[in-house]
Amino acid sequence: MEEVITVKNLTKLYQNVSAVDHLSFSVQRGSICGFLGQNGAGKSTTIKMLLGMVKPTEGSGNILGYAIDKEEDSLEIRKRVAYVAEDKRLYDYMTVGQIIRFTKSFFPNWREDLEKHLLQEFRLPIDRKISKLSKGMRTQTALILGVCRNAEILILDEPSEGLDPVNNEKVLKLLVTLAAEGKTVLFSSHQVYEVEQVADTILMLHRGKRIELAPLDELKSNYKQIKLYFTFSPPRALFNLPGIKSVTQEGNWVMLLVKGPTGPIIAQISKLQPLSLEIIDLSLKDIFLENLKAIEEDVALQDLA
Ligand SMILES: Nc1ncnc2c1ncn2[C@@H]1O[C@H](COP(=O)(O)OP(=O)(O)OP(=O)(O)O)[C@@H](O)[C@H]1O
Repeated sequence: MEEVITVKNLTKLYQNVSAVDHLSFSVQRGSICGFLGQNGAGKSTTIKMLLGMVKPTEGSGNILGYAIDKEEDSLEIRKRVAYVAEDKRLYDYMTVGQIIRFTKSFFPNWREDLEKHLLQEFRLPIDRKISKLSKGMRTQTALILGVCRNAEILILDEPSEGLDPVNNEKVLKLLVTLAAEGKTVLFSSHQVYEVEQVADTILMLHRGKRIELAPLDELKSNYKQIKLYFTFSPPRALFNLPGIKSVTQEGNWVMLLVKGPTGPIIAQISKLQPLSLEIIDLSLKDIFLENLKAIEEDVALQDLA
């Protein structure tokens, strides 16, 4: 598989704020990579560094072989990568039709078929000024402008922002169709459920640091929750076992977040003779939230030490 985006130790410091902290990852051609992270995790800063809009403090990266921190390469990257920004900035004084005509004049490979299809799908008012569009309509217009360029790579910062569930579904389908055509998609989103629906690879960020990068299937088979019930309230220290990322206890109930094989953990725990033991599959949302909880618990423990 060909890696079309590669990033090594990418770091951005804004004065004393560490926005992105030694981040390394790669994205394969044709994949849909879902970029997850809480507000302020560093997703947009990472994306802006990829596109040469923000200069990295440290580290390197390349897109289709072009270095992200070289100005001349950056121009090539912007030709080959379609970017839909978080703020969906558009020329407010133009109408939808005008901005489409204006944008397409710069791109010889413009997808007329896709433009027609998306205008029909979104039912956008072609003669309405951008300044008079709703938030969702702005997002739809920005997506049309990005997607119809027919770029090899699409980088979308919250592409479903402001969209209703019906239109959101249309955008998700669009991403899948584009990936099937060989395009590569990197998109950030706070809608974990929608990321789970379409992404094949997940990149999770927390306070600028990578906490996960894995195919979705692998991630889901790697994380399990073990729910236990005891006849007594077991001391938490009994669960300090390798592979257990977090422990939640409510009286005699214990919930463990496990990363990796559950077998060795179950063998150990069985010695404590739990009255019931259940292994539960987790959704991507659970995996994301539980990871964040485990990190916060670690930080709290370190602060106590
Ligand atoms: N130009 C800037 N100057 C100073 N700090 C900045 C600047 N841009 C971003 N930051 C800080 O860097 C951190 C990461 O911000 P970033 O916008 O990359 O996060 P994000 O994951 O995209 O968040 P959100 O999901 O809320 O859009 C935040 O603490 C933010 O305040």
